[in-house]
Amino acid sequence: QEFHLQPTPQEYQAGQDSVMVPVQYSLQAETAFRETPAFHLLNTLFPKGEGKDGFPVYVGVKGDKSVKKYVRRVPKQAEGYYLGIEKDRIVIVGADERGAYYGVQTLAQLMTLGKLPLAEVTDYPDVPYRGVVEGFYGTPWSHEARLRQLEFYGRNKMNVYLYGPKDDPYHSTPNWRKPYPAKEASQLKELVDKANENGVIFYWAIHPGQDIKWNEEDRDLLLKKFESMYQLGVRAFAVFFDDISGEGTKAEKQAELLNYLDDHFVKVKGDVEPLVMCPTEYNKSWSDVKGGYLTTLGDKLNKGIQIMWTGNRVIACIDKESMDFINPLLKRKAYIWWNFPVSDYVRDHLLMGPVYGNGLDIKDDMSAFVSNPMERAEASKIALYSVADYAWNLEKYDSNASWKRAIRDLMPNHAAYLETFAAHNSDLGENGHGFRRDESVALQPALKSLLAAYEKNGEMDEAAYKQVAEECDKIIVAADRLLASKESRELIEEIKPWLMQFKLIGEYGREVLKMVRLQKQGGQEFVAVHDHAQALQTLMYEVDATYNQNPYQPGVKSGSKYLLPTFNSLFETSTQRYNKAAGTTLDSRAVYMPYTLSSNVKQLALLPMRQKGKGGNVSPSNEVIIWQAGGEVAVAMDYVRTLESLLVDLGTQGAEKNFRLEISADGVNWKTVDLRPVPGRTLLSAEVSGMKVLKIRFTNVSGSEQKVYFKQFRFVEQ
Ligand SMILES: CCCC(=O)N[C@H]1/C(=N/OC(=O)Nc2ccccc2)O[C@H](CO)[C@@H](O)[C@@H]1O
Repeated sequence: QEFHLQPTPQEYQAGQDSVMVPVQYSLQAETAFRETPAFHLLNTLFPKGEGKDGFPVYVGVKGDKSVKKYVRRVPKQAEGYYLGIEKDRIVIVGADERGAYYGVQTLAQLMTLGKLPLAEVTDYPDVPYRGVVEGFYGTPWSHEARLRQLEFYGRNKMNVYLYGPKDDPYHSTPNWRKPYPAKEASQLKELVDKANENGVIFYWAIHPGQDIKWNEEDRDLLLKKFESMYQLGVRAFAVFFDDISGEGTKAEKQAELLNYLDDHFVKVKGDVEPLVMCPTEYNKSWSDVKGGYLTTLGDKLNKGIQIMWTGNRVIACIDKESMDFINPLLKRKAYIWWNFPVSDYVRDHLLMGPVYGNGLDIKDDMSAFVSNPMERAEASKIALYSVADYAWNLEKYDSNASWKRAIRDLMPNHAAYLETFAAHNSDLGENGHGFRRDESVALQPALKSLLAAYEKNGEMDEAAYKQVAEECDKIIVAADRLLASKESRELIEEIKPWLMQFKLIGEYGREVLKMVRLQKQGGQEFVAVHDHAQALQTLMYEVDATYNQNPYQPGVKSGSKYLLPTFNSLFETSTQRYNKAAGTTLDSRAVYMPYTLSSNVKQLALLPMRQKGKGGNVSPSNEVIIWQAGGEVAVAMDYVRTLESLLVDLGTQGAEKNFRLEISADGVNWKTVDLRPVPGRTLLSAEVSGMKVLKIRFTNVSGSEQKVYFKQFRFVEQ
């Protein structure tokens, strides 16, 4: 595929000619240049390093004598550079030091071509600050993952990394006042050094708002913490006031604190970047303009202080209208915190799709565009690559082309397989923020027409059938090749459960397509294929119930927007039609459900049984249940399982006197389990940990009708 510089440069002119890639270079630069990250990178590019007979490389920044001749070619924008490759020399001139570093990064990419095109690159970033805020809930990135991220940012010309993991106790309440322990401190120092080597500004963020007192003591403690971070080499600071309540949310107080830090720390030090702050009202849907929070910040915060903004909602794409709303209120260009590909609110999904939906006409409206990524660092790189591409050159940004390049950059030797995987693992599923992404884009038309033709009038859209069948084969191969890959093991380990699920979906799809074919022919073989498809449903359920069992959105979802739902519909319809024709009673439930509810209490009999994580719950009812004497509700397992816990809530005190809970490991012998009321609540907890269970039974043994609520009936397996 044709060569493309990353991020897409503002101007790139290359002739037909080229020169051999020099094996040695001779440096023409001011001596001070040798202390810069640009030099250290340059020095790694030539196999034989530096030598007086090497290929001349003129490099420096505007004002350096060594590059005086080229100064007119250098863009005026900060971090801009001119890179010229001529027959007998290479010239790199930065508008500033980071610009020179970026010129060397571009040279590094050109040198991978095998020969150097005679070219001129005149380049600069559209958005001043571009990068990543590690600001998600969940497991913070590991030290090694962060080191790899910083190298990635350097290569992609991202100049900002904000350290702000919500679950780091020294970043947030309760220990924001305390200095880091020795180990963490030395790791942070290593990160700062790594960031500097890669031209990345390392911001250390503090999240004090939940318990900060607006007094001198806390203000000085915060200053002291900043000082201790400064001693570790941190030269850029942020204060986050998001997701808090109470005293800490006051705009005047927040502004006063930030201005104090600006005047007594940033301005005093002289070598610290402008402060960044995250407001409590950080998106339009949560803001109350008349309340004056935002205008207070806009009016009172020292001009140089940056103010973060996520757009119209917590999770939202950024467009011109969003910027026209916020900038006048803040009286400065908002510092965009883009909540993608963060997935801490949809933890069972991976967001591997293209970065799209942000305006291409807002390059002059933002002071920054930083991405809040997934807790899976390597998997986030697909989106981060394109965020870098977008923020550097908005007008030339092409989301799909960038997505393909991002995948090739991440796994050069398995790009086709990773692209197959990423294409079907991009949507978030239903979520509280209502933010959705496209998925299975290339296959959608075939999935839709195959389903429509078959469901409506039992027709077979042969072309669609063929395309879907081929995709199933590609899915199975892609999953195997990625699972077995020697390349990018850190990435594979992060996404392994999803790769396992993805393969099962490919196999399931293959069997379901056979079922559709056989149902139309009416062959007996339908039964065997149906049973194989059901076995795969069971395996998919097991993966979903075994891996990634976090307390929020447990499990492993893949192809959840179109691929799996289509296969499930085809499974159900073909089975129902086969049963009708053959008079059989094959189970046509597609979504594997290991638990079956039954009850002789009318209002409970039809309540849906949900599998959630490694357990099940009966969907609550919010009406009053008339529970006849002796009435019971039962749950049957598909096979003997081991219980961890069981909770029942009938919304009435003393229910444990009128109802009896029993467990059976064989469906014949029953054992009563005592129900313990949770103090102060109507919730009843059963001591079932470690008990083998095939069936659960819950009966009204009071001898009379009971009126109760059915608020919760949930059990968790070990
Ligand atoms: C300037 C953005 C601040 C932000 O996005 N904060 C968190 C954030 N906050 O969003 C919320 O919806 N927070 C919230 C909602 C209800 C009650 C309390 C907090 O969303 C992200 C995605 O889940 C998290 O990763 C962030 O840490």
